[in-house]
Amino acid sequence: MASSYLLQSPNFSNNLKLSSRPNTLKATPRFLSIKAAAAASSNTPANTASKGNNIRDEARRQYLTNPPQNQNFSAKYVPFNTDPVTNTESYSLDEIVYRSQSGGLLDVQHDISALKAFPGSYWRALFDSRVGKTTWPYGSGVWSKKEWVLPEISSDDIVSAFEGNSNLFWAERFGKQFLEMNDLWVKHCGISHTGSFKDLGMTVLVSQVNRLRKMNKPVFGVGCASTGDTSAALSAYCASAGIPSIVFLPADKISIAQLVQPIANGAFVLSIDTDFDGCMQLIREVTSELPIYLANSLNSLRLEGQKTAAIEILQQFDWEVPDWVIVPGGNLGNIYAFYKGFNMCKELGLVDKIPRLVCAQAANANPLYLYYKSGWDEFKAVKANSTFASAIQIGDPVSIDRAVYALKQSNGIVEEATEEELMDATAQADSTGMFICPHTGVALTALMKLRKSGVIGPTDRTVVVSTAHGLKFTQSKIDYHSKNIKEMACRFANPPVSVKADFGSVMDVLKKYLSKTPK
Ligand SMILES: Cc1ncc(COP(=O)(O)O)c(C=O)c1O
Ligand SMILES: N[C@@H](CCOP(=O)(O)O)C(=O)O
Repeated sequence: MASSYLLQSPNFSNNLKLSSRPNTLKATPRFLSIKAAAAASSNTPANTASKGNNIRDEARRQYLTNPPQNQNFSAKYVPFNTDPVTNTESYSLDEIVYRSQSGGLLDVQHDISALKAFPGSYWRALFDSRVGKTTWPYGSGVWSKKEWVLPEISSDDIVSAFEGNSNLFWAERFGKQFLEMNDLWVKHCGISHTGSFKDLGMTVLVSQVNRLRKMNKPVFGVGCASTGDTSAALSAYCASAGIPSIVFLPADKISIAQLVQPIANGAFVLSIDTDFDGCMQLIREVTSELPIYLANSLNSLRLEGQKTAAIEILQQFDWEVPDWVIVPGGNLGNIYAFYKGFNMCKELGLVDKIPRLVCAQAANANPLYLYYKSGWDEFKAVKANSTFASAIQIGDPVSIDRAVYALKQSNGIVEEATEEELMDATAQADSTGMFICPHTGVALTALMKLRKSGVIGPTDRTVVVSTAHGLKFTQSKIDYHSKNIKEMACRFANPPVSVKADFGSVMDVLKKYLSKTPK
């Protein structure tokens, strides 16, 4: 899939405008500005500038002159989903470790009892107080939850583009027109620094690498295998910190817009004649031999950043819990990250329940769906076939165990989308003013199926997670709208009309258009 289109400018908009929406909705999403006791918020750009400093210097001085009280928060790696009584294995986050002794996944475990010393109302007010500011590092949607992410890192070591705080879009017209729903939302995680949700995890991982390098740990650079978005985020955050990045890409399987991102950001790019699963295998072998730190979501640090999107959704709904959250799944770290974010909010008293999660896969790359349909009987990796949702063309997801756990704990569901279904859903969403990526089309297809079967009701508050910007995937849209896809009807195509350059021809075309188009 080739395209000459480039990514649009970063957009860190929040949803303040939506606060004037009709009150037929269950709650009005908004970001509050309550002053929280522990919020350090005096270094606004105006007074920072007047002191002749930058925001990082100011944060450092604030910390030294007014260190936070009673904040003995900490986190460590533990084996994923094992009994802490019988298995006491754990590692400092300053160690370079991706797997447990038994070869299983790791998880970042926070000292929940220290966090519980503060009531849910404290955390809600603290997080709300930090939204929309430029206070370093809390202006980031990820680092505004620093105590729950990497509590021990110095703000000085953080590498951030003030990611997060992404728009929660009320999909009013799409919901009404295609689904008879009035409370449908799209969380635009792709409207971000490098155009995907990967920024949320990468700021955390690269910040920790920055700290490790300052501690003289053996980290020459950071590497990943990628279907295009992880590599874009990794290379941007590394470039911003002056850290070498190395990316393994499956040759000819990612969009041009995604390919150009690490190239432009100065990464060492290897285009490898295999698929993503092949690249993943190679980067795992390479990072166990060379001083290259692994940046894929096998590394549980990433998920600490990605989980903040779940917290942000609750915050945007003024801490009301939606009924459903639908996430497209590939390597399957993100569905667990959403579960973890929601569950922490419940455990720490910010909310009293969690939403039901739906993971949506492309039918051409659907190992989780097949596993779910077998009644979680036996997991079998698949050979992933080509899909327009190219960033989830993954047959052997590293986080399969995390995904199953998240779905079981949230009474979750797995759905799949054929190529035609996902492209139609993408075009339908775009026709209502969005400009989504095909992976979001996969998630919307899952929603359509669950609405049709009545599992999701017309008034259920539902959030579809949009994972990347549509501008990264323009070639698929061009193919669709020019009806240039084999064996696809492209029912919602809207091709341009070629007209001769004379008044009569233009008038004829317009009259025909006006007579056919409903007002
Ligand atoms: C745009 C996009 N959507 C969805 C996903 C799936 O996320 P995960 O691999 O965490 O399941 C990815 C990456 O895999 C992606 O790049
Ligand atoms: N879609 C991903 C695939 C790798 O996922 P990760 O979360 O494990 O890094 C990409 O963009 O590379």
